Amino acid sequence: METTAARARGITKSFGDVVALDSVDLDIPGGQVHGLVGPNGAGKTTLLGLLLGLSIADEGTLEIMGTPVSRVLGVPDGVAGFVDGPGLYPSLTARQNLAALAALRGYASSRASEVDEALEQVGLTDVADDRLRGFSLGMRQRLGLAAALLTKPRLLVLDEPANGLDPAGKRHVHRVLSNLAAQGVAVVISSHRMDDLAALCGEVTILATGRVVFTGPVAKLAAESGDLDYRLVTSDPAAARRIASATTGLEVVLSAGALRDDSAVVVRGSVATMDALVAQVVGAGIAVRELGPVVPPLEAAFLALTGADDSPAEEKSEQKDAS
Ligand SMILES: Nc1ncnc2c1ncn2[C@@H]1O[C@H](COP(=O)(O)OP(=O)(O)OP(=O)(O)O)[C@@H](O)[C@H]1O
Repeated sequence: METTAARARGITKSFGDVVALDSVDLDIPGGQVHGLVGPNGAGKTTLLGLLLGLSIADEGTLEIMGTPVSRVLGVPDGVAGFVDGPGLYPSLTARQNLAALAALRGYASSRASEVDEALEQVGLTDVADDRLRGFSLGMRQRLGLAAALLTKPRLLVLDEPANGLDPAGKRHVHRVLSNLAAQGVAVVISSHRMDDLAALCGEVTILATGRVVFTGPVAKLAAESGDLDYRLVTSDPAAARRIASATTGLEVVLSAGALRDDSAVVVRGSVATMDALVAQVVGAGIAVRELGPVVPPLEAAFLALTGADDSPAEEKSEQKDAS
C-alpha cells in the first residue's frame, strides 16, 4: 500500500530578505525516487534541510510519515540523509566512521555485520579500512549514503548524491536507490541533471525562485516541453530543407550549431509535424538517416518552466517562402 512519506503545505522559508521557499506544496510518496531540480538558488537545499529537520519553516505545515514535524530542530523519526555533503571524520577509516556515527546517533546498529552490509551496499568493502582523508569526493558520497542506510530510513533525503561519482559509481548508487524504493522507502534526491533524474525518478518537482513550477510524473513533464527543435539528417539536406520550409506548422531553425553542420537541418514543431515531414521526405526519394530532438524533452521542459533558456541570440527562423 502506498503511503505518503512527506507532505508539505504552504511551506515558506526566508533568510532575511531572501525568500528561499514560497508557499511550497509537496507530496512525497513511499516506494519511489522523487527528484528535485531547479536552477542555482531555487531552494532545493533549503527544502531538503527542512525534511531532515536541519531548519524549521517560517510558515506552513510539514508532515513526515503522517506526523507533524515539531518546531524543534532534529532529524524526524525514520528520516536519514545529508545536504551539503555528508559529515564524516577524515582521520577515521570508512568502517570506523560508520561505527562512530552509529554510536553517536544512538541507534542499535553498531553491530559489525550491519556496518559491513552498508559498506557492501555502496561498494566500499575493499576500502573499508582505509582512512577517509584519502577518499575521493565520490567515495565520500558513497560513505555518506552508507551512513544513512545504517539507520534503515523510511525517507532518505540526499542532496546531489551523484556528485563526484564516475559513470560506474553513479550506476551503482542509482541501483542502490532504486532497490530501496522497491522496498517501499521514499527517496528524495536533488540534482542538476535532468538525464540522471529521468533515469531514476518516477516523479520530479521543479523549483524556481522558491516556488514549485511542476510536480508530478516524469512522463507528464515531457509533455510540458511544447514544440521542440529536431535535428534531421538526410541523404539530400538541401531538398529536405526545401520540403521542411514548405511544411505547414513547422519552422526551419537556423542556429549556430545547425549552420556549422550543413548535412543537417534543424526544424521546430510537434511530433505530428515531424511525422508528416518524414513521410514527405521519404516520399520524395530522400533517405532519413537521423531525426532526434536537439535538446532532450525533459531538459526542454525544465528550461521552459524555469525560464532558464539561454539559446543563442542569433538563432532565428527562416520564412516559409525562403526556398
Ligand atoms: N543560511 C542561509 N543564509 C542566507 N541565505 C540563504 C541561506 N541558505 C539559503 N539561502 C538563500 O536561499 C536561496 C535558496 O538557496 P538554496 O541553497 O536552497 O538553493 P539551491 O536550489 O539548493 O541552490 P544550488 O543549486 O545553488 O545549490 C538562495 O538565494 C540562497 O542564497
